[in-house]
Amino acid sequence: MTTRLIFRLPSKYRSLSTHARSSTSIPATLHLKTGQSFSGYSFGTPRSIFGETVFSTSITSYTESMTDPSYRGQILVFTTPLIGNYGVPHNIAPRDSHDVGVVLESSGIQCAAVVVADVAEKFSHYTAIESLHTWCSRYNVPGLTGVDTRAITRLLRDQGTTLGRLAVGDDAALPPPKEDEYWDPSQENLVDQISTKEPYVLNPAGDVRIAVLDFGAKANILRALVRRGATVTVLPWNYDFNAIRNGFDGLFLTNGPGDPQQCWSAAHKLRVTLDEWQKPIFGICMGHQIIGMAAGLDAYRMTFGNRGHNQPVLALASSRSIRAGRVYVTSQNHQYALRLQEPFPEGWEPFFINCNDSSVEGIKSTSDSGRRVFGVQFHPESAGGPLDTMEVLYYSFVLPLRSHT
Ligand SMILES: NC(=O)CC[C@H](N)C(=O)O
Repeated sequence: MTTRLIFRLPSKYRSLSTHARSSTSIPATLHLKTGQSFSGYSFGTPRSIFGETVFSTSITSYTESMTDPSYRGQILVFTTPLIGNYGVPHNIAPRDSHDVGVVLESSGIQCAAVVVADVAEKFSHYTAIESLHTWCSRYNVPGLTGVDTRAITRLLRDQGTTLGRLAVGDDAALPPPKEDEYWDPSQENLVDQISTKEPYVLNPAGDVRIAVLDFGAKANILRALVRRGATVTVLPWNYDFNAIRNGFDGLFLTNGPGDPQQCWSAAHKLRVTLDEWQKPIFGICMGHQIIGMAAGLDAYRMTFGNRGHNQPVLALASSRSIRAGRVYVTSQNHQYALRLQEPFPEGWEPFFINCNDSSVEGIKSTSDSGRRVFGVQFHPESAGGPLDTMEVLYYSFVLPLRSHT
């Protein structure tokens, strides 16, 4: 029988919390499938949900993380203790030629819930229009505050990403769910839920034509391509790109939520593209995993994944803006990775490796393969996160498109 541990912040700390002054002092408890519970207070919508409990070490950019479609189905624990202090901006982008519609990473909150040590009721920023609490309420997203996020993080780091239940209000007093009642988002094709249903075009007047397979694209990926002058055609994740590929100068595969195995059919189609089409291809995160699977690499589930804006990666190969032997600090949000194997499939080489856990952070086609294909596990488009690898998108993808036309 599992012993259920209940963690509660000592009341002297709770009274220091800005949330203690909040009008919402509804009880809430995070139950983990592994038998631990963390009790605090609800903010946002007081509603109970299931999800996969993950932690992010980002110090800032909670608005970008929460609107990143790759967090779909996840209960996001922030290790930074004070979250919400700069509020939430208005999310409709000004209308201009580079408009992808939104300021943040998608039109609304994507994660299932957030857990913060101390939610800031008072916020201050020149772009802020509302508090984290109000924003979560508008999107029907529950939050938990007044808990020791260091303890939750240490647990998740040791036992790995764990299924959870955020029980709010009267539910918080109920016994935790039975093991088989926990919902496991990795069993669902989350990409299919979030990907565009119909193709659409951004910046039709661009000088190069990029097809984007949308696995749950962060808006900043589309912005980064449009701002570099490309016409971007966004396609559903499982679109038959091979049937229309002659109309494009390059193919881009985006980030996306869940287990990449759920999208094996996209990897299968990409294998045909790789065999028959020599134009530049680039993938980020889920897109990188799909490219790796098409190249013959195995994608596996990591213990706790990498989520944060401070992940160091070592370049193993040089490519234009990237120098082999240099370390770049990157933005990341993933649970799965490509397995480093010896030898690498013919025509492919590792591009980057993670300095903390040696996981594969990038792959590229070899210079003698006749292809120009790159995949990176991190987010070079960096919203949020450091700009160290921003130019890899331009120099390794958009610029070669121009020399091909
Ligand atoms: N950000 C992403 O694209 C994440 C990819 C994949 N869902 C993973 O967790 O590994």
